[in-house]
Order: sequence, then C-alpha cells, then structure tokens
Amino acid sequence: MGLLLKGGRLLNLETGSLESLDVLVEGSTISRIANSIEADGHEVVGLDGLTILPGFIDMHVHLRQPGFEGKETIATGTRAAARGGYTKVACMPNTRPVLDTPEQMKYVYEVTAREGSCTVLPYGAITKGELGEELTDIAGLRSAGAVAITDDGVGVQSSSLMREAMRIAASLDVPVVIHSEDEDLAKDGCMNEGVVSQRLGLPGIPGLAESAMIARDILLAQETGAHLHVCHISDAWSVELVRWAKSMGLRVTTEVTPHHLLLTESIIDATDGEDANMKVNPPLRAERDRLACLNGLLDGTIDMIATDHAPHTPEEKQRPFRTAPFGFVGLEFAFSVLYTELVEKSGSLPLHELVKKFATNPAEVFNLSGGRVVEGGIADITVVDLEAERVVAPDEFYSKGRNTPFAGQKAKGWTVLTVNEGRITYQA
Ligand SMILES: NC(=O)N[C@@H](CC(=O)O)C(=O)O
Ligand SMILES: [Zn+2]
Repeated sequence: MGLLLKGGRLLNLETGSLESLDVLVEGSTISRIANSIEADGHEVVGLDGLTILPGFIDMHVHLRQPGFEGKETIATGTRAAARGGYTKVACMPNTRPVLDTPEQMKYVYEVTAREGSCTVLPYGAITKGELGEELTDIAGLRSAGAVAITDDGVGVQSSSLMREAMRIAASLDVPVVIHSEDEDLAKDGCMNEGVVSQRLGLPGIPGLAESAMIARDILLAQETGAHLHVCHISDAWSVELVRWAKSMGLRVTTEVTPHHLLLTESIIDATDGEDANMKVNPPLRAERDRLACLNGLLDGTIDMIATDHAPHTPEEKQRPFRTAPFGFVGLEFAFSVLYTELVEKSGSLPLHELVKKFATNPAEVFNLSGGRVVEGGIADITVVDLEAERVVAPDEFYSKGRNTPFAGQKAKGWTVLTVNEGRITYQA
C-alpha cells in the first residue's frame, strides 16, 4: 500500500513549468511519477490546484534542546518545520550543554527518532563549549553523524585555532560553517551601525565585523582546502567577498535569511528601537546591503535560503532593545513570505529558482538526500497552495517562539502537505 498524490502540478526544476503528474510513494521512496496512476488500493491524497515541490531543507535552525526547552524543543521545532514544508533541518549546537561531543550527536538523533516530525541533522561545535579555546573531536563528531561543524552564535576569534580546525575538517571532508563576527569590532552592539543606530543612540554592529571575518576565513579555506559555508550573510561587502571566492574556484558557499532579503534597519527606526522583536544577529542592515543580498541570491553567489529560526520566550523579547536576546523565528512562513515578495509581487525570481534555494541547493552543497522529486528518490515532498492568502499569525505557530517582525504580514504559498521519507508529517 502506497501513498498516491493525485491531480497536483509537479514543478519542473529545469524548465520551471508546472506539469500535471501523479506521484506514488511506496515505503520511503518515490516509486512512480506518471500522467495518471490508478488508485489501486493506495491511500489517495487529492491535490487539485496544488503544487508539488521537493521537501525544504533548512541548514540553520536553533532547536534549543538540550537546555533551553522553554524556548523550543526538538518536538516543537520539528513540528513547526513540517508545518513550514521542511523535511530536513540542521540544528545549531549553541545549546546547554553545547553539542560538542559524539554523545551529544547521539542524543539529538535519539530524541528526533522518538519525537521528531522531520529529519534533524545536528551540527557539532568547532570548539569545546563554543568557548573558542580548544578544538572538539571533529573526527568523532563526524562519525557520530555531525552534518558539519560550527560555533554558531559566536565567531571563532582565534585565527590559528580556525586554521587548525579547517585543516582537520578538510582532511575529513567536513564543511566548516561560520558565524562570522569579529567581537572586537561588534563590541556590545545591538543593531546595525549607521544612521539609525546614531539617531536612536543605540550601540552599533558594523557590517565590517562580518565581512572582515569572512575575508579571513576565505583565505584560510584557500590555504587548507576546506569547504567553507558562510552563515546568514547580511552585508554588501560580505556578498562581494563570497562572489570573488567563487570566481577563484574556492569551495565557498553561503546562505541568506528571509529577513535579510526583505527587511532593513528602517523598521527599527520606525518603531524608535522599542521592539526587540526586530533584534537579530547579524542585524537588519541598510537598503544597499539588502539589495546586495538579493542580487547575490539572483546571480548564484548565495546558494540557499536558511531561516536562522531562533526562538526566544515572549518575556525575553519584552526586555529593552539593548538587553533582549537576538533572534527571529522563521520556519513556518519563510517560503510564503519569499514566494509572495520575490516571485508573486516583484517577479525578481522564478518559482523554480526559489525552490532550488529552499531544497535542491542545500541538498547538493551538503551532500544530502532529497532536493528533487524524482523516481527512485527519497520521498521528501512538500505540497503548497500558491493561491490562498493568509497572514503570518504567531498565535497559530507550532513553534514555542513568537518572535518575528513578519507578524501580521499577508502572504500566499502556504504548505498544505509535507511528506518526510514517505510519512505524512503535516497536513493542513
Ligand atoms: N541569529 C540570532 O540572532 N540568534 C541566534 C544565534 C545565531 O544564529 O547567531 C540564537 O541562537 O538565538
Ligand atoms: Zn549565527
């Protein structure tokens, strides 16, 4: 007995056309794709007017377990992911304790097997406790299933330690994923350094705190041969550096968030710096940075979209802008807001190019299954309704986090069905 997705339109990732095709899932595999497949005792899901896409993959998610279960858990975060059309998420190691040992990798896999609603790929930390002092057992982390290594949440300040990490990572073919932030330049900033931070009298984080660190790490990647992946790129010069690295043939990839593509520091200006739901790291920047990110996405410099889903409690986000924690949630509406703004409204990106950034490219860059709906492939599938319009409604989130500046925004392109390895994980 299979699962038959009948009457939908399958997106052709090469041509961008929507083709009326039925998709049969048997076990965890897509067994057949054809014009019309007989029901034949299969469980049938009718998909008239709906669009079939590969399951989304988010390489930057904070699931907060262990240690910060008040913000999110593997159970709630993966339910939110499934609701947003994700079939795989990679979870960040800035938990308590930090995910810095093979045992911690095992822990994430075990909890996910019991309680997860999508595949979870844990990152292992680069340094013990993300303290930037001593390297972790990178080979041990890899054997225990770490998808890559990162100290996300903080930058690795020591250049010699990063050089050693990249040497080891290169020899093991483990990607090095960087939160690029020079702490000396970022100091105690809470928003982008510029005219708005000046007007509000808030301490700023210059774009240079990001780009200078990216420049260092590109050079280290060049020397060591490591695969460098730059997290949540946000600054115009950062995009330029990654573009240059790619033109030199280096193994450098990057991701951008929905908020850095669609928002700027102007929303903090408009609310006089009084709403910490607009506080994130890297900070929302100037319009020229936003446009540089958008252009980088369009010309292939930026490989993929990642949400940087970073849930915090409402109490934490009610604190003053200076002291509230950084971070936005994103899993449950990332595709919808980007589809609406970039595909529907401005037409700057065709649907199939957006879908590649959500599924195909992360799969290829990190060598994962999925990313395409093909016969014989893994049955990771997302079905969306491109017509229905709804608002981003934090009250309805499956995530424990409510912290998003997109609250109340109208969008189309909502997930109606998510299938992970042949199992329905979300159905509207
Ligand atoms: N992005 C954020 O603003 N916050 C993240 C850390 C991170 O991804 O750098 C978090 O863990 O809360
Ligand atoms: Zn980060």
